[in-house]
Amino acid sequence: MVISVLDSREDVITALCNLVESTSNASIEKNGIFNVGVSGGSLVSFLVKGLPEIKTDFSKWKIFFCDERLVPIDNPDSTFGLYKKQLVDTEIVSLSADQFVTAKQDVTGEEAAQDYAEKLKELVPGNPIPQFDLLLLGMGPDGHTCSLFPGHKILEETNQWVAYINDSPKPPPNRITLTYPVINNANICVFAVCGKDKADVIKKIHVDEEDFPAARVKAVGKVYWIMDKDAGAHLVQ
Ligand SMILES: O=C(O)[C@H](O)[C@@H](O)[C@H](O)[C@H](O)COP(=O)(O)O
Repeated sequence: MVISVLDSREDVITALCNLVESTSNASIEKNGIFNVGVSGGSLVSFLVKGLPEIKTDFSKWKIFFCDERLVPIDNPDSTFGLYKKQLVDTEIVSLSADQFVTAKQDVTGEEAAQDYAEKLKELVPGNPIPQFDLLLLGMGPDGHTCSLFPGHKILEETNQWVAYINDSPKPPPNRITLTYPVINNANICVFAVCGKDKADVIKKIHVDEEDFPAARVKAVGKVYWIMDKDAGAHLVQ
């Protein structure tokens, strides 16, 4: 695990996108493609701000969602909708909407989870569990990541690659999410965390070693925690 506590949100964005650049170029050189999972929340704004600065062949990117809210794409709660509006439609980087892999719309939550799992099986090489080159994660003040919330039964899921929940404590309630079998099979996982509201749970995870959904994230390669000094307040002397 690599923990970086940086001065500012801008420094977090720079460090995050430098890591995205190096990982994407290594994956493209090795496999001719970069399979990356992205999260919602503030990570969207970090990537919208930082991706235009990186040197990579975006045409070789295949972008998946670590979790997605089950709302129409034009709903402001849609993570894909946010990426499409702020990154694709603005053409600030050369990404097309069809490089994003999303779940079927207008189906039940279980069907959306099943559909997305089938797309992972088809598109992401695995052993047999799909192995992402990189997963980009956020963390809530309660220590959740993706749509894996404290105390939820899907934290114990060991078979399904994608789970449906209808009781997310963070609205909206209906979501699908990658589960730990897939998350922890990724080559690299990166958390990007900013803000004072994350400082207490960061301490509980990294100092007190308490169990939280974000703390359960492993990777075949490395897990990086990139945070600003507000979030890392209890880590720096
Ligand atoms: O779609 C979502 O809600 C996210 O995937 C979620 O897991 C997010 O990453 C955390 O809630 C942190 O969000 P913030 O960085 O905005 O606090």
